[in-house]
Amino acid sequence: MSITTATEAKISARDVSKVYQTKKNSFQALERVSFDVFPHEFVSFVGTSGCGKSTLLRILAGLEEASDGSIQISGSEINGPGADRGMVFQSYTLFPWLNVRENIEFGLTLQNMHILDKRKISARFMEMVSLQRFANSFPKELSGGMKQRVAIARALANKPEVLLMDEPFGALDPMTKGSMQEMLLDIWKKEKMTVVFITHDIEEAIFLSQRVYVMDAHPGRIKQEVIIPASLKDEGKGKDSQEFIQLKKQIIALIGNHE
Ligand SMILES: Nc1ncnc2c1ncn2[C@@H]1O[C@H](COP(=O)(O)OP(=O)(O)OP(=O)(O)O)[C@@H](O)[C@H]1O
Repeated sequence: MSITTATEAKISARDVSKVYQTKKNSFQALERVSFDVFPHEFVSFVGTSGCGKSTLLRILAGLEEASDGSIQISGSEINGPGADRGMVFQSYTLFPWLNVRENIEFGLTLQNMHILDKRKISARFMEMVSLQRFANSFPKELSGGMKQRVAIARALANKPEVLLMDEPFGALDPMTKGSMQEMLLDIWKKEKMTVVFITHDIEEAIFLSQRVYVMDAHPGRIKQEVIIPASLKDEGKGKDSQEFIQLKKQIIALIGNHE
């Protein structure tokens, strides 16, 4: 590992392995996974079910410990969850007893932030995810897409340097999913956070990311890094462009036609 790379990268993973111990067996979920994510990058991990994507993200979040290897964020070894990382999961994890504004302000309330400052931040993020009119609504009154918009706003309100997203749009219908992807890209361009995104939707990974890591299963490891050319994001070039379709085919072939 070059020292220069480790200090420049926002996230630097080296030879990360994870073995789950069950009563009778041990199961190797990740084997010597190494990668870097640079500041303000949008990087996705794709692969078949069970290749260890969620395990990797949970390790990055500090919710799970690696069995071996090292993961540094901004040059410091991960030691549990931290305010430098925000998370958005597939399942809606809003607090049902709090309204939209209170959900978004949750982390700020824990920091004892002054109410006027909290209101300013929540107003900004509610606007960013177009939920101003729903400030006083409760999660049960919202659609799936709206709940995920609250979850994204809540994660961003804490100003994390790294946003970790585990299939955040996996449960949404295709139309909602498409508009959420556009919204996330707009936010990413404005906020410039580093994003690590897990999905098994290859189209989604290509559309959103600058780089895609294709994973292999049993044990989970990185098979190949695919760089998404910036030209693919040019105005007017969508998911139907030849370039996009070619890349999609390339990634499907790498995964091994399991998708
Ligand atoms: N707590 C655990 N104990 C034992 N095995 C586990 C545990 N968590 C995950 N695994 C196993 O580790 C492997 C990787 O799981 P993981 O959830 O990370 O995969 P994934 O790529 O995110 O899958 P999916 O796309 O289906 O969510 C799977 O085979 C799973 O059964």
